[in-house]
Amino acid sequence: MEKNAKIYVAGHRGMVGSAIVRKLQAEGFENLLVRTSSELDLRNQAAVEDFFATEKPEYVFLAAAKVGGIVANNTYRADFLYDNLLIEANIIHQSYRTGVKKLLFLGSSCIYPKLAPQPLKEEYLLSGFLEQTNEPYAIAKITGIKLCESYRRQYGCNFISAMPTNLYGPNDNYDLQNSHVLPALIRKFHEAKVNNQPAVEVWGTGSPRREFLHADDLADACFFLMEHYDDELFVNIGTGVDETIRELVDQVQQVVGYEGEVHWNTDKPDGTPRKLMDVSRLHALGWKHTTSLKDGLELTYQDFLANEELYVE
Ligand SMILES: NC(=O)C1=CN([C@@H]2O[C@H](COP(=O)(O)OP(=O)(O)OC[C@H]3O[C@@H](n4cnc5c(N)ncnc54)[C@H](OP(=O)(O)O)[C@@H]3O)[C@@H](O)[C@H]2O)C=CC1
Ligand SMILES: C[C@H]1O[C@H](OP(=O)(O)OP(=O)(O)OC[C@H]2O[C@@H](n3cnc4c(=O)[nH]c(N)nc43)[C@H](O)[C@@H]2O)[C@@H](O)[C@@H](O)C1=O
Repeated sequence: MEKNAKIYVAGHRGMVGSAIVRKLQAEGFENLLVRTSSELDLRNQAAVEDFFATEKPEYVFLAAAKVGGIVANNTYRADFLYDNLLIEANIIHQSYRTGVKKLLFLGSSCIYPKLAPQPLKEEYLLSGFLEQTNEPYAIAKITGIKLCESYRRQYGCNFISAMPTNLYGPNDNYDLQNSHVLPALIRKFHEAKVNNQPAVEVWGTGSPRREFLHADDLADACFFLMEHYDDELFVNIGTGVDETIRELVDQVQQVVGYEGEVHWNTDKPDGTPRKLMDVSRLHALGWKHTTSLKDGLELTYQDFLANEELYVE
């Protein structure tokens, strides 16, 4: 990307989009194009057509999406499918029509079959049944991959896709019902500590395994792929290391300094038993994460403390 290139970061107020903006600014890119969802609803085909025709971005990072944790995915199934299909289709189609030089689409590790062999290799896509709690979201994300692949094959567009593992970091969603596990645990343990609560409720059995990547590492990987990767096959982005939810609970409890009890609510879903990314392709390309989960948790708790008023309504 040329330093003065016009770069559209879709979803710039979100956790990933804001990390991508920080990364681009740190690299000296200043011609960034951003819109909030109230300024531009990406589900609106005519509005997206008008925006691309008027602004003519040269590069696009597609980090806008309807996103949430296991309960949000399972509850708002129609919204996760409808919103994500429209956002992807509108941006990818208008990027083709207006001659965008390169686009990066972000999927998710939930695109893989629920019981796929571990670690998850890119070629396992569409080799089995999906996890039920997030099937609509996963179908939308798989469609995004196929849109990039198809516009590349039919029209020669340089559209690439990356599949991040579970993410965390600044500007995460801390809503207790709709967030992902890591921000939920930070908030629950912090509030329990401050309010001297004797116990905290966490969900499921604690046995599922998850892999966690800091959003700044993800943004760095996205920038790396934009600069160095032009192939059709999507690329996994992760650390290649996972742990049980029970282990994560212990770690967050320690970082926050909460000494009460933990109660497991097994009426809540566990979701996929394991989704560890095979990151050998990404490593072979020359990129590796730098933030350990231990350091990332400390950083994220400090960020939560500094921005609690913003994060918690
Ligand atoms: N969080 C995670 O653990 C993971 C995330 N990903 C992927 O990374 C990407 C970004 O996720 P993340 O940053 O966590 O999500 P966030 O919820 O933090 O941010 C999503 C952003 O998308 C924008 N958006 C949502 N709907 C619309 C709409 N209809 N029109 C315009 N903008 C819209 C929002 O804009 P506004 O703020 O202006 O309303 C918001 O800032 C997504 O594609 C997600 O699937 C992949 C794997 C894991
Ligand atoms: C990124 C990824 O994120 C989602 O998949 P998920 O990884 O299953 O999501 P999660 O982070 O919400 O939960 C992980 C595990 O943690 C357990 N858990 C314990 N206690 C809490 C808790 O308090 N909140 C939450 N949310 N989970 C909890 C929970 O029961 C589960 O076993 C999908 O959106 C999917 O589409 C996707 O792409």
